[in-house]
Amino acid sequence: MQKTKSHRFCQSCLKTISIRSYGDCEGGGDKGIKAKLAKKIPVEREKFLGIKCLHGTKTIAKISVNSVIGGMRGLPLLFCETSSLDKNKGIFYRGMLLKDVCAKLPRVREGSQEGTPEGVFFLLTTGEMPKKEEAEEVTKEWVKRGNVPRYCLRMIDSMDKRVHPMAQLCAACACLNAQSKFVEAYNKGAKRGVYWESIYEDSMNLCAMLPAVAAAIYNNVFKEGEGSREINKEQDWSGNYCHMLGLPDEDFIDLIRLYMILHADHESGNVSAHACHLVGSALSDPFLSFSASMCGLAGPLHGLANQEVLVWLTKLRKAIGDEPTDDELKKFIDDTLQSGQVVPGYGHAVLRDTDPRFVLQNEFAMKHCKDDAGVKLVTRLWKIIPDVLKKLNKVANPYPNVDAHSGVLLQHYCLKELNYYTVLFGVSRALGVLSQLIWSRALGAPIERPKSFSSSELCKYIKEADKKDKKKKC
Ligand SMILES: CC(=O)SCCNC(=O)CCNC(=O)[C@H](O)C(C)(C)COP(=O)(O)OP(=O)(O)OC[C@H]1O[C@@H](n2cnc3c(N)ncnc32)[C@H](O)[C@@H]1OP(=O)(O)O
Ligand SMILES: O=C([O-])CC(=O)C(=O)O
Repeated sequence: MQKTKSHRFCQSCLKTISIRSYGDCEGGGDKGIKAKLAKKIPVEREKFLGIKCLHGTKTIAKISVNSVIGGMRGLPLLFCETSSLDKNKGIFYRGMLLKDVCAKLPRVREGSQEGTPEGVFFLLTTGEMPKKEEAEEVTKEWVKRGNVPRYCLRMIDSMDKRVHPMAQLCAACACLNAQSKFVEAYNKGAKRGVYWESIYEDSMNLCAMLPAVAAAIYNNVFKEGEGSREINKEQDWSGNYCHMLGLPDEDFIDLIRLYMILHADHESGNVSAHACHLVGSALSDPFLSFSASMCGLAGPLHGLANQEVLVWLTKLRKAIGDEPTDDELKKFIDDTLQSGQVVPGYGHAVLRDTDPRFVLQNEFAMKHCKDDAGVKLVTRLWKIIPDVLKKLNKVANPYPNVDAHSGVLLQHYCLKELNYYTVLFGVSRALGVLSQLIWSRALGAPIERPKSFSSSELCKYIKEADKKDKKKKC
């Protein structure tokens, strides 16, 4: 492989490309994804190395002082194969608008109006929309791999109920690393070129086990430890999760399918995805990397905002009732802002319009429960809050994000416990961040380690820049 049509590689890249990358893709019943990955990875790896080798020193953006002290917002710094966010159109999974993903995913379950999250995992990892049998194959594989080891369940059972469900999820996922195939392979001296294979195995196992882990947390904290932990092979991933939560209503299962599809991936710069990538870049296994991701998702400016929205709506309804006037709503919003709080569920670091994930949830609500008081309120607020936020003259995006809607739908179907909501988000987010992790190892992404500096060092950079500007003007 001395050269391709467009690339001529240096010796070091050639050596990396030539490392064996086809794994043992037979057996295990999951030929679909793994075999596809084994074919795609060498091609993508060659492309990736070609970019690095031939264009690595080219500049694509300038770094401003604001970027350094402002959370790097807007800086094109990260790589992400699985999805890409357009500030107006929202998220694209593998180049496909989310709305189209929802429409095109195969309907696997009889009577279901939604595709399956298993299908989304296939799409995100392989880059191809699955055929019905391919999506079904992932479901079967996850049913097979879904039983949680006893030691992990014992640890969950030992948790004090006061430990937030998200903290429990982080702990449970971290302790699953005793199962890691990647750790085993690494300790046996596996070569970098094959890391992705065991990362893939761990990711499949973790996805498969998450419903039982998440349901055990729910049942322990809210249902005195009742509820099943058995995976039923007649159910899909979402069906099993809902049955274990004790909420087997078919419409609710469809809502959860949709929820899991919508929350799965949002490119790689958001806190949960970036945390997973960062920790994974040190070659921590997928269980630890995902646990770190969940620690990030648990923050109120990120995933926990869906809990915050419900807290806020509950206060609102208590203060001004279920059918307040527009003026009462505006005053309540103003009071929130006056007290120094943000309006949860509104605004976004990248999006500049209503989040399509909000719209898709609202469409589900209009089909299934348009008369629900919470749904009506959220739909009305969508028309009122943006104008109030615009008046602040500082909010970059005054429109609702994904978190503004999910809670009222969950309430409608009797999943009432607000501080559990981010766990649902986390189960879904696994699909995206673990797909990303497989690709990070497949492409040999290096350890992440940006340079940092103190404020006095930053001032030196600023002086240098000022000097250069003066010279230019002269
Ligand atoms: C799945 C997700 O993670 S989606 C996001 C979930 N989070 C929320 O819904 C929490 C509410 N929203 C927010 O706090 C913010 O909009 C964020 C964190 C999502 C984005 O933050 P940023 O990129 O800094 O937003 P932006 O550039 O618009 O911030 C500018 C100012 O507007 C304020 N602002 C932004 N959104 C809001 C809001 N919803 N309510 C009130 N003020 C807001 C910011 O606090 C900031 O104020 P400051 O200059 O006094 O510090
Ligand atoms: O993209 C972001 O920063 C936050 C978000 O909406 C997500 O992670 O789903």
